[in-house]
Amino acid sequence: MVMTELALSARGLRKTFDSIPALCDVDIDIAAGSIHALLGGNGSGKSTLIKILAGVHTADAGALTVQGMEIDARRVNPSWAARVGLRFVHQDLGLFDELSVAENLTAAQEFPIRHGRIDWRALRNRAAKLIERFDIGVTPEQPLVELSQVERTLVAIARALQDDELDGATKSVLVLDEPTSCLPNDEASRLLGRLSRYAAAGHTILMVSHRLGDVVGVAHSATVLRDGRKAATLTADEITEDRIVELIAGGAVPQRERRNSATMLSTRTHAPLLDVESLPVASTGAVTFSCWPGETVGIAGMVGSGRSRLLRSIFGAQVHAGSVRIEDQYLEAGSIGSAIAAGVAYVPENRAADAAFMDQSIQTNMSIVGIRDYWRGFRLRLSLESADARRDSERFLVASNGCAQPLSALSGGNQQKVILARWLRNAPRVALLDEPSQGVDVGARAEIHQLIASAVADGATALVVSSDFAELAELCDRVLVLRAGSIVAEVPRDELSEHRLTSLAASSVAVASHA
Ligand SMILES: Nc1ncnc2c1ncn2[C@@H]1O[C@H](COP(=O)(O)OP(=O)(O)OP(=O)(O)O)[C@@H](O)[C@H]1O
Repeated sequence: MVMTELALSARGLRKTFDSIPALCDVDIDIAAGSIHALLGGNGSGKSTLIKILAGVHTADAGALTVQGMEIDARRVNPSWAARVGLRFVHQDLGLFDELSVAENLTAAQEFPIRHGRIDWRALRNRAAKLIERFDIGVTPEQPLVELSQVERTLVAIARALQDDELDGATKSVLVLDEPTSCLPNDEASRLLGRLSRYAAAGHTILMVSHRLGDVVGVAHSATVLRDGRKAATLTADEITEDRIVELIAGGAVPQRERRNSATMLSTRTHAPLLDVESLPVASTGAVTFSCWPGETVGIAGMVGSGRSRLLRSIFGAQVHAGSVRIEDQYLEAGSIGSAIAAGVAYVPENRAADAAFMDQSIQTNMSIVGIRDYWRGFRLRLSLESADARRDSERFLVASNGCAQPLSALSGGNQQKVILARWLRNAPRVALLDEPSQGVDVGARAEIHQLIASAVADGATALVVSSDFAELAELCDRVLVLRAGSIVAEVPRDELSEHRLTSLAASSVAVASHA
């Protein structure tokens, strides 16, 4: 029998928070030079496991061996993790937009000094070597803002692995938290191709992902967690989407019935619900379009196309020229109050930073926008507020130990669901949704799609930004393609496909202007 060398092996990892188990006796083995996927529904324990490896959370029990170095899991700390070659790249990448690629690569290190000054030539040479080794396809001088999302991720990976790569002796165990979550599928494939090459060169990769399609065909093995326990370990041939969904969700995920074009066109017998005119969303260009009640309109664009700024501007979170009208009422530019009063709801992309009150309870986070509804005279009707929070926790599949729990005690995906519930529970007229299913598990994604569909069936308009173009093709009645601040195409439902949206959003060739 061939013995595979293990880069990482954990036994009996256990962690409880306030006597509630988050990880129960989890074992995991990862072969050196392989890609291992860590999968599971929201709240299943993935981040807890990774934070134990990083020494951010202290385990209650367990043993860990990384590259032959053994330790009691309760004693792992960040410097031990760094010493044994554990390297972490988080979802927010931690890069500096205003600095060059070379400066970003050096940010965590000491800058080379010559004659008392920064040795820029040495800095550039080192960066050029890393760019070549990691095949990033940029120049050391390029400012980070010019890079695509994949290139940024590769810079973050190269920064994390640079010492091991350049000294050639050590190989790392790279831990990636949802590396493809903001990427359109073709860019995700490009990144995954690179990861396979890094693994073939000897690095070991542990990757958390909710995008199951990304894992299939790339991961050599996978661990699926459910409710803090290991549900299964899968090897290459066993890693199929159906099998993973079965393990995570305990069965098939319901598909939304697609409406046909005839139904969608009938919505246009009404006046438009949302009219956007000459709204600037990037340094060049401006957008003009209308949305009708009862339709879901997608916005497909690459990072930097203006897709998120478009939603922020409509909501009044960004001052703008141009006009936004809901039926016959013009919204005040830069006034969130005016948008909320007109029935606009906004779920931002960066929900943890822009929308979550981490120290407040689930209940407060849900009711904060409509808190006036719970006052009768001078009394806050707490029992009604908590009954509604319980109902919506169930509807939105929030896994928690009661609605009084602070948001900070929930897993990332469950925090997302609370913010979505805050806005979708109040029957908005216009729902602006930036990456609505980012970070949520496969079951919740289907549920969120259903909730959007039912708000739209009640006469709302949903405007959805997603970097997952397959999601747009599945969810939307039509999609506006945004490039460099201008709408360059409008794709009707019958012509929607991930491939078509990708080629339109990425193309540098002029395409017909939308009507
Ligand atoms: N700081 C904390 N305090 C209390 N409970 C916590 C804390 N962090 C996590 N938990 C709980 O531990 C469990 C596992 O959470 P974890 O964040 O590991 O899940 P996850 O699999 O990473 O989920 P997601 O896919 O949503 O990111 C959840 O029940 C969560 O509520």
